[in-house]
Amino acid sequence: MTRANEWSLPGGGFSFEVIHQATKSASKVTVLETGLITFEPINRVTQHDIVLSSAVHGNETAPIEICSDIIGQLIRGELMLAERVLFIFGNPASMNIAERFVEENMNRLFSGGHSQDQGQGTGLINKERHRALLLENTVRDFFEAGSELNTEAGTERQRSHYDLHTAIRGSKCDKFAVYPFLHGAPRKKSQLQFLNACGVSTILLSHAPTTTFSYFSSNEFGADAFTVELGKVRPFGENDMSQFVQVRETLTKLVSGQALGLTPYIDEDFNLYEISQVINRQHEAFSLTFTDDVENFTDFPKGHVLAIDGDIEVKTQQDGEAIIFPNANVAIGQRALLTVTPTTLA
Ligand SMILES: O=C(O)CCC(=O)N[C@@H](CCC(=O)O)C(=O)O
Ligand SMILES: [Zn+2]
Repeated sequence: MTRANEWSLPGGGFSFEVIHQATKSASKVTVLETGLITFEPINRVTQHDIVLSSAVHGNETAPIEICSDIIGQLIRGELMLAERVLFIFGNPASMNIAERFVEENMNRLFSGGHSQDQGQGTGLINKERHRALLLENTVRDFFEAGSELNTEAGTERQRSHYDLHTAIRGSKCDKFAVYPFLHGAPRKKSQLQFLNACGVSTILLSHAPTTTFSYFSSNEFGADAFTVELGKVRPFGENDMSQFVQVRETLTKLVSGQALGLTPYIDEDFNLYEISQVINRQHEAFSLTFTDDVENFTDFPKGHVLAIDGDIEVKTQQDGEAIIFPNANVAIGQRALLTVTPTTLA
């Protein structure tokens, strides 16, 4: 690692330069806060502002390992930096206790959710609410600073945000992405090709605004943003990282400007689903009708009872509706499961 011109920032962060070993090109690394790190090429034109976030849920460790690996290569000067990148480790306090969150699920607190009482009881500001606001401001600053920069003539600056997660239970398709609601704008096949190169070919199309981090970046900054689910929650040391080689290599190529080698878009390469029902828990007495080993993407016939919420039976509304993210242990008012049905791109 090469460190030069180290200097402190008024907010308590610090910056330093790293030199890429092979090309001798310099980049500025800025640690804005715990878990918030930007990498910016010095004296080179960039065209893409990339946000890579992990640990919005602190016990989802495989994405943390993938991002740490890329950061390590950049800091040691082994990997060329071609674009501006903001790495976010979302919830360090929950990483430290190896839990999904400390007080409240942070991925329900974006787009202003941090400032509303969403049925969490007191409505007081807790760790996750502070952090969600900080993450919003950090992403805003990062994208806005990018738009001040020159790009190559004739090219439009791009914004991306891949918010990396792992699912709580096993999945029939163990890597999949949620494509946030675009308010009628067309879904981008080029983004699906990129996800496919990451080994993610199952995509859920959302049809409504949410308070997730990926919807925030998509809706507020026009970023190509996705929640990307990579396997199942496991403690550090228990991830089979060979399952994530494609995503690690593709993200590495993205930040270093290497050819991505995307294959042409063909429908057959993808399993596309649309989100059919968003089922929020309404009562203290809430239970799912299936066990924890029933995997995401398991489908049921029309009229099958999925959950009992108070005295309400929550049922599938059509044949082949499949369950995603079922979790009976959520706060009242929050999402207890999604259902999806197969679809195609319009
Ligand atoms: O497996 C689960 O139950 C949850 C995994 C997870 O954290 N998923 C995200 C999805 C966000 C989205 O819908 O875009 C979440 O629940 O926050
Ligand atoms: Zn998660």
